[in-house]
Amino acid sequence: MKTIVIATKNSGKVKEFAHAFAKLGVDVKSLLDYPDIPDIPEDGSTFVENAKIKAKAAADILNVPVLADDSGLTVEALDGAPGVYSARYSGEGATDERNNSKLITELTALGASMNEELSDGTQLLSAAQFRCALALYDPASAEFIVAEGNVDGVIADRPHGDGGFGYDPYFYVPALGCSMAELTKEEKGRISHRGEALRKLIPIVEQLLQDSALEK
Ligand SMILES: O=c1nc[nH]c2c1ncn2[C@H]1C[C@H](O)[C@@H](COP(=O)(O)OP(=O)(O)OP(=O)(O)O)O1
Ligand SMILES: [Mg+2]
Repeated sequence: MKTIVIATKNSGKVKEFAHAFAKLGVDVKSLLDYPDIPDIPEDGSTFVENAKIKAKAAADILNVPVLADDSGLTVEALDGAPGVYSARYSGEGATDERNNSKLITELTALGASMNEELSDGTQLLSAAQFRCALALYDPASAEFIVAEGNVDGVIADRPHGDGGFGYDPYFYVPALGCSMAELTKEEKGRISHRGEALRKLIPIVEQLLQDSALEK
C-alpha cells in the first residue's frame, strides 16, 4: 500500500483526503499519527505560504514528501476576514463552534444582509468563499508544487446539516440549495475548494508514488 503524509492535525481534513486518496489505492497518514512532531507555526500571510511552511516542516522531519493544506473562509461583508486567520478567528483555544458563533455575531452586528431568505426563514447574510492552497514538498528535490481551489457560497444565519467540519454548516451553496454540511464527502469533494485544488495536484502525487518515493 502506498502512503502519503498530510501535514495536518485537522481530523475533518484527514477524512476528506482519506476519502479522495482511497479511490487511488493510497493510504493517508497525518500529523495525528506523528504526535511527536512539534506544532508548526502558521505565520505566513497567505494560504500558499502557510501550506508551504507546513509541508516543508513535516517533510524535513520525516524525510518523505509531504502534502499540506491551508484553507479558510473569506467573507465579503467582512472585507475578506477571517481569511488566513479562519482557524484562530475566535482567539486562543478557538473551536469550530466558537468561530461560527463569532462569525454570525459579527455579521449580525454589522447588519449584513443579502435581503434573501430560505423557505425555513434562514436569512442569507453575505457572499463568501472557501479557499484552499495545497503544497506538496519533496525533500529529495527541495521543490514545492502548489495548487489552489475555491468555491463560492453564502453565509447563512443558522446552521444546516451535520457533515463536514469547520464553517460548513453556515456555508450555503445556492447552486445546490443546501449547506456544505449537508453534502456527502463525495459531493463536497466534487465542488469544494479542497476538491478543486486536489484534482490539480493528484497527477503529480501519483507520479511521485509511481517513482515509489512514498512506498512503505
Ligand atoms: O472545507 C471546509 N469546511 C469548513 N471549514 C473549513 C474548510 N476548510 C477550511 N475550513 C476552516 C476550518 C479552519 O477554521 C480553517 C482552516 O485553518 P487551517 O490552518 O488551514 O487548518 P487547521 O488549523 O484546522 O488544521 P491544520 O493547520 O493542522 O491543517 O478554515
Ligand atoms: Mg492550522
